[in-house]
Amino acid sequence: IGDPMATVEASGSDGQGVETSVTYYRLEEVAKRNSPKELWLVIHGRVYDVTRFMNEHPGGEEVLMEQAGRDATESFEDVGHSSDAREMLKQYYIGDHPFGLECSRLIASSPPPYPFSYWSYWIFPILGAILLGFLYRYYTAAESKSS
Ligand code: HEM
Repeated sequence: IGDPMATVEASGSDGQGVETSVTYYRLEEVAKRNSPKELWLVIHGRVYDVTRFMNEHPGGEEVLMEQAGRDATESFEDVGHSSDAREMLKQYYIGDHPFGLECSRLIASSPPPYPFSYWSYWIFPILGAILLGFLYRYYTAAESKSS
């Protein structure tokens, strides 16, 4: 009681615990599995070991070899795979890519950063220049009056 580890264990048994057993693979680790002996792909931030599946793939093993050890999300989606194909993915799932899914979610949910930085980039130098122009006119006018 009061031990923080107990809280972690308790939350692990409420159904969300499944998430804690996910294995994360870096893209470099996936990249090593790019041969017919061992063929891994990343699709939507998830890592798949498709070695067994290679010669069963209806689209041919060549296309899988082309994407071997890489993020194949784009090519997988370009083909317009059926929901059956998406179901099949589950059998080959071995883990997640830490920056795959989460990163694309983050990028999708954050507002585009450039409009603000674009304006702040220009507005202060421009305001500064206008202010300097007025100051210059004010002082030169004051000087010519006094002389
Ligand atoms: C583990 C990942 C994959 C699975 C489970 C899978 C599964 C399938 C299945 C079941 C089909 C038959 C058509 C359908 O049901 O949609 C198919 C076709 C096809 N797949 Fe995949 N696929 C995978 C990855 C890829 C990748 C990475 C490519 C990359 C280009 C690809 C290219 C194709 C092509 C070109 C076809 C033929 C489409 C057609 O004949 O109309 N697949 N795949």
